[in-house]
Amino acid sequence: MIEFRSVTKTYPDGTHAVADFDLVVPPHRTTVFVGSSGCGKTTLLRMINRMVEPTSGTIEIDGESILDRDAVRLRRSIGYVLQNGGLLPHHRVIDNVATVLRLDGVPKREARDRAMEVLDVVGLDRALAERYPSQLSGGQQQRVGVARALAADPNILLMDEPFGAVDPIVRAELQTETLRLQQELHKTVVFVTHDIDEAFLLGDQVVILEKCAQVAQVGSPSEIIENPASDFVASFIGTERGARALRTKQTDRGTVLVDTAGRTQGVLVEGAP
Ligand SMILES: Nc1ncnc2c1ncn2[C@@H]1O[C@H](COP(=O)(O)OP(=O)(O)OP(=O)(O)O)[C@@H](O)[C@H]1O
Repeated sequence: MIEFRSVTKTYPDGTHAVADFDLVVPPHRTTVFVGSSGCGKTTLLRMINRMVEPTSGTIEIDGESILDRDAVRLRRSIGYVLQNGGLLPHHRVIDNVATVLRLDGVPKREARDRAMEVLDVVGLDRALAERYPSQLSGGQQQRVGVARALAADPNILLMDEPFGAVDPIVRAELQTETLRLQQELHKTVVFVTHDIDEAFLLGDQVVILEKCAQVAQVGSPSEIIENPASDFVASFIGTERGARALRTKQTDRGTVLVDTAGRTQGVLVEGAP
């Protein structure tokens, strides 16, 4: 469990990025921070692994303040996936993945063997292991980024807009892959996005943020869609625009669900579990 208590962050130039933020991030679940550009999502994420230090307040992991932990060790014990993969361009795929293990003192041979296994986990062909990042597609690079973050088998995985730079089809593939991985691995995932659909797809807990990381609403996707806490939330998630409004329509074959533009979105299955 990760717990933020009255956390604030003011950068040295006086920018208030986070004001008085409280949140419990439950273990083995995916929590998504979603909000507009500049609302403080990345700052929140980076405070968890001490890439950014809070100005005040505390962050605890399993009841222990992260300030009592060695910053470098803490950072290495937490997986971190960046938007552009953040891979080392002059290192082969396999060495990019094995780096964290080598830093942890795992012998080279063993680190490479384990890195190969992680490539399997994220669905990357082992044949790509000897390539350099520039010889991979954007989607493959992102998978290597995820593999690298998972290599040391961390309990916590931080993902900062990891699929922001890939095209919509690859993005959908990577989202599905993330759901599959999470069903298998049960990590505590904290995921940042500005895409509400991605947040609802991946999040067990979704945190909608306004400026200075003010929490507009926290809840499961269904709680938020069924009961938006404010006009801001309703507008952000699209209920106001009717983007999530569906109505039923009778056809010869049964009942279908139709969106506001009249497009059929699905078939209503009576009595399904
Ligand atoms: N190192 C820094 N120095 C000064 N201000 C910063 C620094 N990093 C971020 N900020 C500012 O803090 C605020 C929050 O930034 P942050 O990157 O956390 O937001 P974000 O929600 O992740 O944005 P985006 O979606 O655009 O990545 C913004 O106003 C930003 O300009």
